[in-house]
Amino acid sequence: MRLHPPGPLLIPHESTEECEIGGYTVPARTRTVVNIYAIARDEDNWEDPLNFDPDRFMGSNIDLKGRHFEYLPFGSGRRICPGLMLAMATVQFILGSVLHGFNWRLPGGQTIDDLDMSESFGLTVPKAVPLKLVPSPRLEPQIYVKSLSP
Ligand code: HEM
Repeated sequence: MRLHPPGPLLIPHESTEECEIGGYTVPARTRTVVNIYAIARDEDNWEDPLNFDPDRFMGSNIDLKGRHFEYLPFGSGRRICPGLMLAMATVQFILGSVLHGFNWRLPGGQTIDDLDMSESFGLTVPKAVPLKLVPSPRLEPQIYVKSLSP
């Protein structure tokens, strides 16, 4: 959500009154587009910003609920994404399920250094090169059959 936010830009907003941001005067009724992708990769905000290191959040009070402006994958304020809780529950549930059910490896002897993490830009930022993985079951076979039967 920090390095690869699904939406790189927030929905355009309009300032209700004149204000100053980072030394710039923003007049009233100005359309603003917040580039959360750039903010989350700015080394003024993050140490070693391009390094994927989930541990950086351990012991930190930074969360994605719109209170910390260096990390806004769901926006902030009155127009913050109303699907935040559903989205996070769904992502964590799906990720937890596939990790619990399967071991995953890269095909053809690839290593993690061979992964191309570049993105194709647009309204959302999908991976430019689709991720290909080989799953293998890590649970007893009957567990998969049981969870599929009605
Ligand atoms: C990982 C998944 C999601 C991400 C990263 C995400 C991100 C965002 C962002 C960045 C905004 C714009 C906030 C702003 O401009 O300040 C937004 C708005 C919105 N999102 Fe999401 N969203 C996700 C999932 C969902 C889901 C699951 C729903 C509904 C079930 C949803 C419904 C909405 C709606 C209705 C708005 C417009 C809110 C408004 O303008 O008042 N989103 N979302």
